[in-house]
Amino acid sequence: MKKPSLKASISEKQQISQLQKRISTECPSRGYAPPLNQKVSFRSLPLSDATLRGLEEGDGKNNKNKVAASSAAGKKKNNASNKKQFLIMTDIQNACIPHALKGRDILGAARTGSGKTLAFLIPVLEKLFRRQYTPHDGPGAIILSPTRELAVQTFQVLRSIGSHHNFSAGLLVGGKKEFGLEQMHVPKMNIVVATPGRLLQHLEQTAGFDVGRVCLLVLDEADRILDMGFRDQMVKILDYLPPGNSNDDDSDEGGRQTMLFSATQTKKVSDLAALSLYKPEYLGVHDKEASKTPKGLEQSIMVVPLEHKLDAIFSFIKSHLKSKTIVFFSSCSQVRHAWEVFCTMQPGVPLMALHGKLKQETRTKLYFDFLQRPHAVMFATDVASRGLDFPNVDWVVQADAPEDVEMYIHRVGRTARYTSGGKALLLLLPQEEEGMLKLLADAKIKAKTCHMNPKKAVCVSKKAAAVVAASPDMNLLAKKAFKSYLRCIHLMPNKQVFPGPTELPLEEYAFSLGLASMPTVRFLKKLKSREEERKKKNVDYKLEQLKDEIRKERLEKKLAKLGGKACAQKLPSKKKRSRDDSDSDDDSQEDDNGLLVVKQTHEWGKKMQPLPEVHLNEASKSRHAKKIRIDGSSAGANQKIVFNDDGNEDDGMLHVDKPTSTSGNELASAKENYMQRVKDRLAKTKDMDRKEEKERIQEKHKKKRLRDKGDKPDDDEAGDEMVVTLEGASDDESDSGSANQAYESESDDSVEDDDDVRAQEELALQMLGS
Ligand SMILES: Nc1ncnc2c1ncn2[C@@H]1O[C@H](COP(=O)(O)OP(=O)(O)OP(=O)(O)O)[C@@H](O)[C@H]1O
Repeated sequence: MKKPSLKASISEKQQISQLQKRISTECPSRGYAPPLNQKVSFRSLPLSDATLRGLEEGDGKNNKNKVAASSAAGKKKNNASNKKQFLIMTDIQNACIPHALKGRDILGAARTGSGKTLAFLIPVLEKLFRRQYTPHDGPGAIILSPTRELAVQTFQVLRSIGSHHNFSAGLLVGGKKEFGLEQMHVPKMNIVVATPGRLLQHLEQTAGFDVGRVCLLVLDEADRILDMGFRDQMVKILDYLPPGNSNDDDSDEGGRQTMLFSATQTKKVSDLAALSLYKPEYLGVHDKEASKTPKGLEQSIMVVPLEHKLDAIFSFIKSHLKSKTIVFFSSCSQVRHAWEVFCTMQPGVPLMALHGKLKQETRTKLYFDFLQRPHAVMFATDVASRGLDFPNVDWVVQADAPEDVEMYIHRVGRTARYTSGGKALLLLLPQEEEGMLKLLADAKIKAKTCHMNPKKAVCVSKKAAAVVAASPDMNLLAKKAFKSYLRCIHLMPNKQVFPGPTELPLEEYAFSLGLASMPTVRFLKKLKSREEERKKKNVDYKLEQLKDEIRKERLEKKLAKLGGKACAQKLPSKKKRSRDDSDSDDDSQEDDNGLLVVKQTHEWGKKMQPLPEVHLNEASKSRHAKKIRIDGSSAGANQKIVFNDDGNEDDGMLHVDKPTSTSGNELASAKENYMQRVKDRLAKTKDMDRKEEKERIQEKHKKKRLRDKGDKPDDDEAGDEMVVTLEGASDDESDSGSANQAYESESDDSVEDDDDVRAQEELALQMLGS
């Protein structure tokens, strides 16, 4: 680390005061977002000479020393990439850097491959330069990345463009053995590029690692860092850091500036509350664009049954030997299994496998190896889905469907970066097709559906079976791949899209992986028995209900035979209740296999076809007709239709049944009276019918809600138990591809105080609103 001469530091001071003046006069006012495609030069910004020189010399300079192995062709490519200069700003850089130089908190969002890394690295360098940080000042800026590979890459870019500055910078990622060595250097690092787990480890264990002077915190892939997997770590990290920004100016008293970047930026107040952002500038440069994915990206979807997935992937590889391809799977075991099996088939292109269970050195070596190669296929979990800037990737194949749209966007974003083009293929199970297409359509992601050319399709299951049979290790791996895939699909949060594991052709899938029989999956057994229990419970419940109804009906019939008003009054309400109950069941149990429910649903559905008004009257009529039959009275239909059946005071009926005079006139007038009363009653009952129908529907919905609530604990329990079971199995099986697993796990001892969170959210809301 060279020490600046006195002359140099004088000119540096002059430069700093000039830059500060320029920043205060030239930087835009709050809320300004420049138009897109402006082609503004970095030189037009108030940036230090050192940064400008770094940008003009370009990226890739330091990569050269780091590459462990490279082919001749790879070397050629690397040299070409060394010449890449940064002269003109991309849209996100043009929008963010001026606000960031002014010291404002930033929420930056732009498509994958649009240059977000420089949008935060340049302000980091500039801030520390203007504040004249030296290694003696310790950490001044912290940049957090969700994966080790992304942290490595960011560190490389920082080294390139910051090579003319005097700061020290360090990379802290998990999985490396030299923690002790890191501890010696950490206190002197001005810029720390880290994964959250490793940073926290140092904050907790490294004496002298004082972050009290950190004036800038950057969260790259912020939505990922703020999601559940990292939340506890982030809460603890933030406890160590100085408080957030509280000032409009970039002054020393301004507190910690915070910048968040992602292609799928979070705007959730609850996510942002803990960060204490101060009036953050939201700069979503592509928000108004039609597509959330890069312009040069061609997207396709192919529906493939689970048992033919490996065939489809191998066929794809065989017909794209001159391409650079990334194939995403859900879990490490699947990645390893596909890689091992396909390697034995020698497709004619280098195959690689990148996942969280590899040693960090191997991961880094693989990363750089793939970076260099002109043609290769890399099987990867989602450790490679975010942020990685592999040049010239032609294809991204998603062998397993992504968990959500965000994951889709990040995965396909590994190709078509900056101004280049690329292609993406998503394989969907027939069971996933409808839900996933809807999800993508809702997100305005356009992908064309395609089919495999049968002439090019290759079947690999026999070869896979031979490989698996030949080695106990491979057999174990195939079993793990099978189990981990089922676990992943079971844990997918969006049940509208992903089928339950029991809905899949499991035996066929096991064979396709090369297994002779389907492995036993503990959680699957539990799942099946749980499903059966639930079905049985439902059937038992329905049977009980039915028995109840029959008992009641018998009783009512007995009472009806006895005749009498009390009986007549009871019957309608009971009958009505029975009807209501079945209606309610119809409504809420569309998927239920219970015999009665299905039948009733069908009839009820038919009845609901006519217009509402007609239906209401018809329902009322049919109810009355039933009542007549049950009552068994010989009086005319009109007399019995309405009046008793609704449980109202039945004076009309009583009057007719007990005439006071038998003379003709009296009879005529009694008849007229009676008719009038009937008319009045009809009018009244119509209203009452409506009211009653309304109440009935309300009651029905209430019951449904109660039943749903009643079901929930079951579901939750199921989820919990699954988690417990899985955790229990984690020793030998847990290999989800989640980026989370790239880090040391943290003890889960931070209990969120609801009131605190609420207060913070309110505060954040106020700040965002002000
Ligand atoms: N101003 C620029 N001029 C030329 N190339 C640039 C410029 N800015 C960035 N690039 C190049 O664009 C590519 C993508 O940049 P970067 O990795 O920063 O994208 P990103 O937006 O962070 O992507 P992701 O969302 O996937 O993380 C890189 O190869 C980078 O070198």
